[in-house]
Amino acid sequence: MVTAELRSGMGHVPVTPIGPVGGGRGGPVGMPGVAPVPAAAAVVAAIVAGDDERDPTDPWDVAIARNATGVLREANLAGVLTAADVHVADRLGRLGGETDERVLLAAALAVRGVRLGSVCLDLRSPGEVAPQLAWPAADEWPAALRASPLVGSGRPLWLDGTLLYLERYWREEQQVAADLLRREGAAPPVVDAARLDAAIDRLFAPDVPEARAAARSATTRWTTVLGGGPGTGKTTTIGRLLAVLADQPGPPPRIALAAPTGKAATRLQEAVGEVAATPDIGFTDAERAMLRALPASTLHRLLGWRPGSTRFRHDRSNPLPFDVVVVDETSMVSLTLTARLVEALSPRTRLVLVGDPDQLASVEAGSVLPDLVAGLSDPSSASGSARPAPTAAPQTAAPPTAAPQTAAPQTAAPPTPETSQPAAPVAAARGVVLLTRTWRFGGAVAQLATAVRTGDADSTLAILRGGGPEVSFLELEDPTRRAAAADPVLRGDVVRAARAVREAATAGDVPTALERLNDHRVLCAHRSGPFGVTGWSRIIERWLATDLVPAGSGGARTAAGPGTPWYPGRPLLVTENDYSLKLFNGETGVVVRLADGSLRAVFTTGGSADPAADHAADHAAGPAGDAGVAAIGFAPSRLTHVQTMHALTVHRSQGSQYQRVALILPPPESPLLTRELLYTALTRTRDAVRVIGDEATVRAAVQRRAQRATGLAERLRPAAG
Ligand SMILES: Nc1ncnc2c1ncn2[C@@H]1O[C@H](COP(=O)(O)OP(=O)(O)OP(=O)(O)O)[C@@H](O)[C@H]1O
Repeated sequence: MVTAELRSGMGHVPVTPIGPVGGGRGGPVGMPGVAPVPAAAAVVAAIVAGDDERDPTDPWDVAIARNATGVLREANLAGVLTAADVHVADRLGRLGGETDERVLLAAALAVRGVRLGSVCLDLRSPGEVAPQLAWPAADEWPAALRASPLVGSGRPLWLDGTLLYLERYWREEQQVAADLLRREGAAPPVVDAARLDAAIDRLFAPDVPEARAAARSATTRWTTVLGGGPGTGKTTTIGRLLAVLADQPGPPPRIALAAPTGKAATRLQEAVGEVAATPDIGFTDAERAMLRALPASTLHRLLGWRPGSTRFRHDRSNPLPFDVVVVDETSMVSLTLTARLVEALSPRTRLVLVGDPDQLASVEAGSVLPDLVAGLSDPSSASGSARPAPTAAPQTAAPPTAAPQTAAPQTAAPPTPETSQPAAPVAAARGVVLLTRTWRFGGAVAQLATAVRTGDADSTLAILRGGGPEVSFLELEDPTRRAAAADPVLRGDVVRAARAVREAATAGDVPTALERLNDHRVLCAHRSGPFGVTGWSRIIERWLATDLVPAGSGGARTAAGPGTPWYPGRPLLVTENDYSLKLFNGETGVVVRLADGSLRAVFTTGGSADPAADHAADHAAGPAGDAGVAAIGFAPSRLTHVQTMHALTVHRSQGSQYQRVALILPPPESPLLTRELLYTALTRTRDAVRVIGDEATVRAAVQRRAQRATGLAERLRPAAG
């Protein structure tokens, strides 16, 4: 009963990690009195939090929990807890007969934690979010919780040492760890070792020991984690390791490629197709054909999403019919989706999880990829991991390397030698392999990303200020970044890219319109506010209305679009899942005019493991690329949850890459500003990035880690197994 209430309550709790931490809304708050919140500071904090309409001094403010008392009220007024957090705790207390304020506070903080991406609340460090509050003493809090009717088996809360979980998340974390440890403990796959060695030698040069280790691990283990930054060869390694696997005796393996978003799935399919076409890799013709033919789908499609259900068609009793499942962009996969994935694997299905552990974590709760890297890496192991890997989050930083083509190691380990000498054989202890060498980026962007990732603010600023075609820094002290609206470089980039999209869309050239959509992207940390997506969308609309007037368009307003919602070249963002159309939140597309004069909103599909599932769209657009990735088109009237996309949040840009990126940094006090956010934004670019901000913001971003409380890494450590 109580659990059901909790679940239904949780259903209304937003999970987008936006919200003040650190008591951002007001001055010091002490018990028992509450200091008044200075209005101006509160409004600035509210703007920073991404919601400029909210004023905590307003008696009707929905953010204020009217019925809250005591420490819950103080935490609410301090901006630590939302009204929803307090409401869930209050409800639980009533249903479970609990009145102890310490327990209710812990429950509300656990709800808050999930809202901000944590899986649990670490009772040892609650004061980090608001040191000014009088937190319960660390030694008495767990005891109070253990004695509570809300905590324990079959109850809404679960206490594990000093980690307090909402029961559902504890169950999921426990299940993921148990499934992975069970797979690790099972008899390994039967492998023809001689063929394995020969295939690795045929497909991998001797100077890529980590990639060779990944192929060996993917063949000889049930679970492999392949991590690395952009351009470190993850996709190339996927293509090669699949060929190594397929070279083993027996029938060809049934392979599934998947990613958390449609966009990422599309990119994966295209990239594997490109790997198949790379002439200097020693693939056989059959291997090239196999790789080219592999479809990629979203994880939801792979698992068999069912309308109105939180369960998938494939689960423990109906496992996925594949021999290998490869998941790309795993950093975006939440704990809940990981739980659904691993339970849907048969014990005889190999799993390869690929991604960049330094990127922003999933929007929903969990930090699964970094947790797997931390928990499954065993630096003390005799065989050693591919590189000594982090032992705890946050990961240990090392200074960036001076070698322009080489990313610094992600740990304090010595840099991988940048030579073509055969390196010492690398064994992937417990299946974790981290790729370190950067192949794609020439120089400044890779150096910048490395400096950020390793927490080196001085180097970050030096590279930003260094000039050159790849990296530029528009330094604006004004925290609203309004002066950027007069930046001719940014305006030129935006208008040029929009023009290319518009021309292709007007000519009915669907593949080109979709491709040009990725020429340039303005990225913001926040959704709303002057330095957020909404503010920048308005600025860009004005630019386009003035600068983008094709001959015979009938006027600037029509050409730019605000006057007519549907016009060729209008960039689109899907804002809610539409299951009937199989269009999902975050997917991007563009309006095109087809040869018959009709308008279509086109999107690249995330493919489907089940071709029959792709029934809803008119496949009006045909293939969009060499890899055969399809574009789907809809009559505009069928779309209900789309908006014009002139700018995107960094969170939404995950899994995508653009030729050029402009990043509008928020002020330094923004709670969204973290090293992971900056790193993720910078690594969205292929060619060049323009950063708009100031020194204080860059320093704040580089130094602040996005911390998520989870217990998964601990559960996977050898002692835990
Ligand atoms: N061992 C290698 N030798 C030479 N070139 C390589 C090697 N591995 C990768 N590359 C090249 O480096 C580039 C980036 O590789 P790849 O796309 O596989 O990286 P990635 O880690 O998947 O990048 P992203 O995460 O950005 O998609 C490609 O052009 C690829 O051909």
